[in-house]
Amino acid sequence: MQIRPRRSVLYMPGSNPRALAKAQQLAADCLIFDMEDAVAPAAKAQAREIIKTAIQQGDYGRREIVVRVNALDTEWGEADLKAMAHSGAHAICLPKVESAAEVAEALAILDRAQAPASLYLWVMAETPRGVLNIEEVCSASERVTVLMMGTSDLSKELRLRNRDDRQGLLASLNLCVLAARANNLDIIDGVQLDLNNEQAYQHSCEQGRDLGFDGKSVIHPKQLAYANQMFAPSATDVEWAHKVIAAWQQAEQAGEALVLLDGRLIENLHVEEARRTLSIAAAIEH
Ligand SMILES: CC(C)(COP(=O)(O)OP(=O)(O)OC[C@H]1O[C@@H](n2cnc3c(N)ncnc32)[C@H](O)[C@@H]1OP(=O)(O)O)[C@@H](O)C(=O)NCCC(=O)NCCSC(=O)C[C@H](O)C(=O)O
Ligand SMILES: [Mg+2]
Repeated sequence: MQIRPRRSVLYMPGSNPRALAKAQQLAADCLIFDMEDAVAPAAKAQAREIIKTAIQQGDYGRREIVVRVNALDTEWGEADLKAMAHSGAHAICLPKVESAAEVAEALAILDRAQAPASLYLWVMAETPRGVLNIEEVCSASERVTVLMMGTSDLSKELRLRNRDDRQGLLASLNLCVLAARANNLDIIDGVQLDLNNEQAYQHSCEQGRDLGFDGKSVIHPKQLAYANQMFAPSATDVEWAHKVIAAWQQAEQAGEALVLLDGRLIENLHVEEARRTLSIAAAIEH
C-alpha cells in the first residue's frame, strides 16, 4: 500500500472561495472541501459549484483533495455525491456513517454516476451508533481508505463535558483506532474548536499521536504547524530507525537471531516499525 502523509487535514467551508484559494499555499497534507456543517443550507448548491471550480482550476500540488458531502439522509446528500463524482477530488468524505449499508449506498450512487474507481471514501465516526458499528463501516469496501473522528458531534451526542484531557472520548477513540488498524485504514483525530486554547490543542495532538492516530483534523491555518510536527517522525525517531535496521542486518549476516541495541532487545517487529518510520519520513520529504 502506498504510504501518504496525513499529518494535517484542514477543513475549509466550501462556500468560501477565499479560504479555498488560500489553501493552495498552506502546509496541509490533506484538504477537506466541506459541504456539510460549514455551509449554510441556503449556500449548499452554490458551494458545489465553488468547490468544483476550485478543484479543477486550482493548483493544490500534492495535497490530498477530499470533499465532505452532506449525509445521504439529508436533502443534499445524493446531489452532492453526483456533483463530485467527476470533480477531480481524490476522495469523498461521508459524515455520520453508521452502517456498511450507507457506505454501499454512497458507492452505488457514485457507480451510477460513473465515478472513477480511484475515487476513494473517507468515513466519519461521530455518533454513538457509528462508533459501536465501526468495524462493519471500516470493512464495508476496499474503497474506504481513511477513518475520521467527528469528535464535536460525538461529544454532543454523548453529552460530554468539554475537558482538555478528552476523558469521555477515550473509549471511542481507542475503539476506532482498533477498527482502522484491523482494516488497514489510516485514522485522523478530531478537531479542537477553541482556537485560543493552544495548550489544549497541543495536548490533543500529542494524545492523538500516542493513541495511534496518523494525523489531526484542523479548522484554521494556525493549527497546521503543530500537527505536522507532532505526527511526523522526529529526527531521533529517524536516527533510531536507521540504527535498528543496521543492527538487524549485522546480526543477520552473523547468523544471530537476537540483537541488543543500546540495551534494548530488537525483534523483527521493530525492524518493520523502523522501515515504516523511514517510509513516512521519506514521503514527507518528497
Ligand atoms: C474559524 C474560521 C471561521 C475563522 O475564520 P477567519 O475569521 O477568517 O480567520 P482568520 O482571520 O484568522 O484567517 C486568517 C487567514 O486564514 C484564512 N483561513 C482561515 N481559516 C481557513 C481555513 N479553514 N482554510 C483556509 N484558509 C483559512 C482566512 O481566509 C485568512 O486569509 P487571508 O484573508 O488571506 O488573510 C475559519 O477558520 C473557518 O471557517 N474554519 C473552518 C471551519 C469549518 O470548516 N468547520 C467545519 C468542519 S469541523 C467539523 O465539522 C467537526 C466535525 O464534523 C465533528 O463533528 O467533530
Ligand atoms: Mg460533525
